[in-house]
Amino acid sequence: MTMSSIKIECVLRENCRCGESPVWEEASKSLLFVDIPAKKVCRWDSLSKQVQRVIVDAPVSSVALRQSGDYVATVGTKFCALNWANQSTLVLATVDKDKKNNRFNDGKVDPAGRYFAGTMAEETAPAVLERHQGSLYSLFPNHHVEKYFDQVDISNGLDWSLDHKIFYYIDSLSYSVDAFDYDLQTGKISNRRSVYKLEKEEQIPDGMCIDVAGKLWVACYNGGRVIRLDPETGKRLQTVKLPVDKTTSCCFGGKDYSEMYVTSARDGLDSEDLLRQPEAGGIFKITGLGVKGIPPHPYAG
Ligand SMILES: O=C(O)[C@H](O)[C@@H](O)[C@H](O)[C@H](O)CO
Ligand SMILES: [Zn+2]
Repeated sequence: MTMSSIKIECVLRENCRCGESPVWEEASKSLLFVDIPAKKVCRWDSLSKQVQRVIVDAPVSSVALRQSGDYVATVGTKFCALNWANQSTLVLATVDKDKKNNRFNDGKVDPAGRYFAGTMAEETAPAVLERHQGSLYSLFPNHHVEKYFDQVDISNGLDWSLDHKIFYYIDSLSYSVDAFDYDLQTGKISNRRSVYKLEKEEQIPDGMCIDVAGKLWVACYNGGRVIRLDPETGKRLQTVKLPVDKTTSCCFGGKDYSEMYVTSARDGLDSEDLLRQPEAGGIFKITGLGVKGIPPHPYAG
């Protein structure tokens, strides 16, 4: 038996309406994340505990590091460069031009520096939206946009296997974690299959990340938990419950990527729910998991 002393702490009560896209930036020992409907990108300094916030002009659904410094983000239906010091964005590419009610949702950079992100119809309430309106895209380092497939409901969590040969992907309303064969050289995906179907109490699969053992961590929206999955056996290995129901995404960070950070949401909770979970919309840190993560890949363009 290994010693396990899991500790969960709300490190920042940000009251996010929909916190998402946690990303550890080692250079600044900070956690970046977004609050989608608040149109806000935040950077929480883990040493000073101070937060900096940049407001953009449309819902911002993901943020990522950039090789040349600064960040990239998905804003509305645009892939943008984000200049932190100037608090300004520059459009790199636009998608879904024929779908005025769409916006980007979750995004992450692949091991070759391509920025993957999918879209969805804007929600009228959490998980209430016109279905099959989304698509999955990636922004190549030369700013070319590749479209992979359409008919997506809520494009969400994504990550790559440690050998870069598999792309993992979640369309939330399929209640499934899927895998594709991945060609890192070309950025092409093929052979979609399901590696895990969520159980009823696990609710809606949302953001996801991989650990150094190649296992997947999935934040369960409305499930108040993150679950650890073995994509090879299709089995759930672990459940870690959090003190808020709307857990939205997770990433590893901190010393040697040994801590897990989890974002959460307040939207969709009524006043009674909020009394029972006052930290809803906060950022949580989980320590003592006994497994580490891997550094995020920066966008190469
Ligand atoms: O953050 C996201 O991925 C979506 O934008 C959110 O709105 C919720 O997670 C979704 O409603 C859950 O299904
Ligand atoms: Zn999400």
